[in-house]
Amino acid sequence: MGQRASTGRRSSSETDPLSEGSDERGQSSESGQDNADPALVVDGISKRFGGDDGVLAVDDVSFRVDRGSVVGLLGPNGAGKTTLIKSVLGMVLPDDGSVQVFGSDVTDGRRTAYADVDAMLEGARNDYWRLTVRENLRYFATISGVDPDSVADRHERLLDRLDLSEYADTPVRNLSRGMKQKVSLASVLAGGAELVFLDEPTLGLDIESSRTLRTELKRLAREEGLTIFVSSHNMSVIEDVCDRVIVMSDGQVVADDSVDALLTEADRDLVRIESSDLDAATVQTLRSQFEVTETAESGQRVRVDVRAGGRDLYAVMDVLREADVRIERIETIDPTLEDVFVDLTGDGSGLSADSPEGSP
Ligand SMILES: Nc1ncnc2c1ncn2[C@@H]1O[C@H](COP(=O)(O)OP(=O)(O)OP(=O)(O)O)[C@@H](O)[C@H]1O
Repeated sequence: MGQRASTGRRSSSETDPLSEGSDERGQSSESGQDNADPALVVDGISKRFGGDDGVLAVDDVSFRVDRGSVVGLLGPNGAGKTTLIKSVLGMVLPDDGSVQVFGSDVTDGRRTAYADVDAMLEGARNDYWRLTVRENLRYFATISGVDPDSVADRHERLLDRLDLSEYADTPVRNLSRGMKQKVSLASVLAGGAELVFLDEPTLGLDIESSRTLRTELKRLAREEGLTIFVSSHNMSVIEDVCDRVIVMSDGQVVADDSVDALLTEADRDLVRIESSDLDAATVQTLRSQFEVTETAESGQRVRVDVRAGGRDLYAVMDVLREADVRIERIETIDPTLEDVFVDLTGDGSGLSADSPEGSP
């Protein structure tokens, strides 16, 4: 990736997703949109690189994205995320399948279908570093077909919400990497797109900037109906921002559900027990009867994580009682989105759960 995909045109009188209290979203537009149409329908997309013996990067992928929703795309390295997004954006020609954006099939006319779509692919590389922050916003509004003077107020609000006002007249090249990332997002939103694709939107941001950006993304979706499709290796971003998560592995969708549903389904009855009385023999007895996923020692205390739900938990207690183990602490361990991801894909390469912002 590395390009900024601005695929359409828009007149300044069309829906403005950043206007205060806008309630126009979803109305029929000159592009023939109907507010009953989902923002995006992907049906049976496949893409193979390198001929018949090549790589099937995307394998019969289908999903839909409702207007105003925030959908996350997760997957290990090489799962096909980039190829899928590029196929949806018309930057890669899929071998099979169809893509509809706000009801328009992209093969019927790219200009119409992508009129209200924009994308931030690899963040900061999109911006014009010699231009100031404000000039970038004006430039990207212009290439989206919007008179920048007509949206100047909106640009000011956007700069304000992303804590960029102070730097509005600073050339982008003088800004930190994190600030550049925020300018990229502001540029993507400057033309008033209604569906945006964001690849690693918080990459390079410090914790506070990441929080500002996440808050703004959620606000844009909730209050202004912006539809957001976000790909990130950062689990906490996905968990925080997204209503729904699509997980890809080996070119296929292996899960498509809300974060809560994925976590509930993944509940693995994991129990953590801590005691100073736990000796190697007792741990071995537990291992012989149950799945012990982890053991650790801290001073005198030994900790074991045992998979034991329902009746199994009573059986674990019986083992401990017979060994005269006095339990000092016991708790259930809820799965994290990272656990779900690894369970689904068998691969941890596509995540950076608790890493600082900026680590891919
Ligand atoms: N232009 C190309 N030519 C040949 N193979 C490609 C091309 N683009 C991607 N691939 C292959 O397609 C598969 C999917 O790659 P893709 O970049 O879509 O995955 P990804 O999920 O975005 O990975 P990452 O998280 O590492 O960016 C990989 O095996 C990759 O090597």
